[in-house]
Amino acid sequence: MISQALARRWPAALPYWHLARLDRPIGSLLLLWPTWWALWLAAGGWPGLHLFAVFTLGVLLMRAAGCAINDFADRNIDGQVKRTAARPLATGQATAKGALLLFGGLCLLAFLLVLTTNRLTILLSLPAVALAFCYPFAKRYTHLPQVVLGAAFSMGIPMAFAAVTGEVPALAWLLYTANLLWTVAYDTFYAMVDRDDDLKIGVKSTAVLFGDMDRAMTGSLQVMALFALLLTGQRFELGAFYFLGLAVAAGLFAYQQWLIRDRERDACFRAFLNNNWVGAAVFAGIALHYLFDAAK
Ligand SMILES: CC(C)=CCC/C(C)=C/CC/C(C)=C/CC/C(C)=C/CC/C(C)=C/CC/C(C)=C/CC/C(C)=C/CC/C(C)=C/COP(=O)(O)OP(=O)(O)O
Ligand SMILES: O=C(O)c1ccc(O)cc1
Repeated sequence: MISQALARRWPAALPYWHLARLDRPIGSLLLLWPTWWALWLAAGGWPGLHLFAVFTLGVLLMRAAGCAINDFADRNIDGQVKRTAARPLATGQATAKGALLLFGGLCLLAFLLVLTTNRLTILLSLPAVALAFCYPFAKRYTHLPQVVLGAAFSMGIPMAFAAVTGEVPALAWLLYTANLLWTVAYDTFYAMVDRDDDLKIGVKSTAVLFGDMDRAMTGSLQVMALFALLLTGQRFELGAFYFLGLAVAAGLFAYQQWLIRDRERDACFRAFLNNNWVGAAVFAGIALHYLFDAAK
């Protein structure tokens, strides 16, 4: 809908809208859920309108920035892969300079948001922006770009604790670890879709590294993520709603393993997308706990 309005009123902006992948919200959702988990855990419930708005907008801006720099880094290879051949930088509808300006502009806006919080949160935004910048280049040098993505996608967690409480407790790093493990699992599903193309063009990923151990490895990562989330719940003294949320997440993980059983492209992509519900289930568990259980 917004794409159509842009196409009519401001056609020159449309390639940049697509470059920021604002038409595909899945990445924003996958970044949003753990950031909200952390905001609620740090605040013991609703974190207040100011921090809620800063972190929600920050997620949208930073995911868009991450997409712009990702496509900038891949501008000479996206054209060789069917799935990405129509991307605005691969077709020439957007320029490399435009992509860099978009990345810089979005980061600047995100930085203005973070300036309304406190010193520690502002300091943590530095490694966050560095990770967002490095991630797309990592796939040239290491088979573990998914770990870099996991580290970037988990930065909302220490930042949320810092913004709410002024410090980052050890438990925030436990949640960070849980989220990193989960991210590596679902981004491996995402990379399994492209594995054959990536092998041809020399792009590295955990899907390539794990090879036919992919199902065992993603399954183990999911079990470890669940275990870290269990520990987190225990340490935060969360109640039945939270553990019910984790049970739903475990069921969804089992369903994802079933989906990828034949390593079929579409099914791997569906398994990746299904993780939105994992994030939502854990968030529902946390939010319901503070709404009902903790109030008792
Ligand atoms: C001009 C300039 C740069 C100045 C700014 C300097 C500066 C310090 C800026 C700080 C900006 C920041 C981080 C502000 C924080 C704002 C707030 C409050 C944010 C909320 C907290 C939060 C969620 C923080 C984390 C932000 C981060 C690090 C997000 C990561 C984004 C990211 C890496 C996205 C990548 C997504 C993509 C494209 C994945 C797909 O990749 P790939 O598998 O290769 O895909 P494909 O094959 O499809 O190409
Ligand atoms: O932002 C995205 O589109 C995205 C995020 C995480 C992934 O694992 C893959 C893609």
